[in-house]
Amino acid sequence: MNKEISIVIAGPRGKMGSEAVRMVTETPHFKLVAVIDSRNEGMKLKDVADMPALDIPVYEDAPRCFSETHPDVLIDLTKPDVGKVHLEQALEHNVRPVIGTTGFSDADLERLKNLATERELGAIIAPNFAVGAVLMMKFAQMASRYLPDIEIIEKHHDQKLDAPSGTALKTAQLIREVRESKQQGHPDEKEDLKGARGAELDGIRIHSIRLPGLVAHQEVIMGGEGQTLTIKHDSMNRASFMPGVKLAVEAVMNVDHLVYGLENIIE
Ligand SMILES: NC(=O)C1=CN([C@@H]2O[C@H](COP(=O)(O)OP(=O)(O)OC[C@H]3O[C@@H](n4cnc5c(N)ncnc54)[C@H](OP(=O)(O)O)[C@@H]3O)[C@@H](O)[C@H]2O)C=CC1
Ligand SMILES: O=C(O)C1=N[C@H](C(=O)O)C[C@H](O)C1
Repeated sequence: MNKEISIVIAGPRGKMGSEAVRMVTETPHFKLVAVIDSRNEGMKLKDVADMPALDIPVYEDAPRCFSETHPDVLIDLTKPDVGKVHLEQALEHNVRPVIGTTGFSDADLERLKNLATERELGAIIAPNFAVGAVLMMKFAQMASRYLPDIEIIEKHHDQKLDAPSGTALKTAQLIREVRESKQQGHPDEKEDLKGARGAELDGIRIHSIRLPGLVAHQEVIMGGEGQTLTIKHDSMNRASFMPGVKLAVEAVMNVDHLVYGLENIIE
């Protein structure tokens, strides 16, 4: 039998957070003990509009939530500036963070990694919880050895705060691990309109599209002599992320450092 894991969710009214509330309450060995919201302090989840009828306390203050409810795990699905603070506060309170929130810089990741190591506590930051997206990233990394000219197009709904997406950044970082840095395109190319060639990480161009109607989509296009290879993933809804969130909650109980990327726990 699985050991019970007590969980706090930050961002319960959000598109991802509300899906996570559903997943946690439907998983027999998960127990939702509280939520952290940007409003509704002191209320019960059941009294918040559009939330399930649960007698779960709502906190606005993360440290107080952790001190009073002693969860095993925090699932954070908020926004970049909030997610990194919650991660630190969770570690300070001996709570293992599972962070889906994106928009972390390399410097943030380094600092948070050191913090988890110092405290010998498990933490997971996963830019994308969809198993198909993780495979897309790994396949792109494999293919980049053979077709090293690469551009990434990521497409998201128009409410997204960060650009490029965490997934696009992670994809480029995985490729950087195995591919020599290279200048792509014509050495003399120039942008007549600023941004026309997208953002750039280690020579890889990243283009971000934001439109209503989209959820989360990415194409990694690789070009070689007389051929292109496109590796593409689409999330049609937020339920697509939940098996990965569940996996991360279980995995974080068994690690004592920060893991960046779901590929490190599903291989
Ligand atoms: N790793 C993955 O697989 C995925 C990651 N994401 C990431 O998850 C994050 C959330 O995405 P999404 O659900 O679409 O965004 P939403 O805007 O729908 O939800 C974010 C929620 O966080 C709340 N929030 C803001 N500040 C705080 C705070 N201080 N404490 C608690 N809650 C707060 C917001 O409340 P209010 O509206 O009142 O500000 C809102 O309800 C983003 O960073 C996104 O990139 C998204 C999908 C998949
Ligand atoms: O904001 C989103 O929606 C998503 N964010 C993550 C990212 O930045 O990669 C994961 C997924 O793409 C959905």
